[in-house]
Amino acid sequence: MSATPAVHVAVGVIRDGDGNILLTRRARHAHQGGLWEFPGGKLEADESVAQALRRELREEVGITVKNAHPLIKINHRYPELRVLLDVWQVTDFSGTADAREGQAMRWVAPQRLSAYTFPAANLPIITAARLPDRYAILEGQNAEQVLSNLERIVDKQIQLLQLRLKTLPTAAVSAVCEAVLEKCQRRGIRVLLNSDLALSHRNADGIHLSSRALLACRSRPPHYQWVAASCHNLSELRHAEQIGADFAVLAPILPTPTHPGARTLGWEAAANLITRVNLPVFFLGGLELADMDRARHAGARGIAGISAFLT
Ligand SMILES: Nc1nc2c([nH]c(=O)n2[C@H]2C[C@H](O)[C@@H](COP(=O)(O)OP(=O)(O)OP(=O)(O)O)O2)c(=O)[nH]1
Ligand SMILES: [Mg+2]
Repeated sequence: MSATPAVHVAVGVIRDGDGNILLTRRARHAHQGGLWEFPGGKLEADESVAQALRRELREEVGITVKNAHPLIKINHRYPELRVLLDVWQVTDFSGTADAREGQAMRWVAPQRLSAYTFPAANLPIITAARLPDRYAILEGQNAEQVLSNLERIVDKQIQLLQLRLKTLPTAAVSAVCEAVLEKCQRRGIRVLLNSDLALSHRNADGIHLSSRALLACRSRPPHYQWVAASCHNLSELRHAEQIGADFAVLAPILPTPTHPGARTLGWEAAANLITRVNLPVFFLGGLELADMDRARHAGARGIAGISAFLT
């Protein structure tokens, strides 16, 4: 089989101070012409992704990157071409964005991205751009503890939360769930209910599938705005991708006191697994907020945690 190497492309998800994202429209005659895109372009010989990103964003939209970090990598095969999209999030830049190549250009709110038509490879990029870099898992031994943990999470500006409640007595689950959902709704925090809770999705923003529930799904569970899944290996990650889950949590990365002696993936194996799927993935297990940069450079969208956001 001929293995033409993929075209390596540096792509920028550029955010302004209000969190809006810069889109440009590809020239009509270009590959994927006429579709909206995140600005960027092909790496030149001996260029790093960060260097190519800096050059392309100057050439195409006239900005100078001051701060950027990896967001997601996409391996996509178009009928005529294979691409590796190395997508970085640009969180700070100087200059004013200006369509240097005469292309259409717009700043768009993340929740409005789905109104634009992008190349087929872009769907997971859009999902990644709509996700924060922290995914908190809410647990507790009793109702008071769950609610006080929620207070601490709210203080940390968390915007995405999984209600797991594995350690809560079953009789308390329904009332705690109502209280958490009510509070999160008021704060604009998105809540995904763990599938083991077997609660209706009323008022929740989505479902978080346990790995067992994931493997039992042949297709994406309907009616949920967000579908996430717990994964521990490549076949679970691939299954999550195949059913069209929005994102996955990969665990355990490092040892944790809650699972002594459990087999861990380690940074390197976790980073390798992520390269095999086009899916935003959060790392879970033994990580702290201080590990964020390392997790992003290993390809993760961010960090998930139970205790990581409580201290
Ligand atoms: N920049 C960008 N390219 C994308 C996106 N999605 C997607 O599939 N692609 C594909 C289309 C192209 O095959 C390739 C990017 O090439 P490009 O046309 O931007 O490259 P370039 O800026 O270096 O342009 P040129 O010098 O070849 O004219 O990646 C996206 O969101 N942004
Ligand atoms: Mg380009």
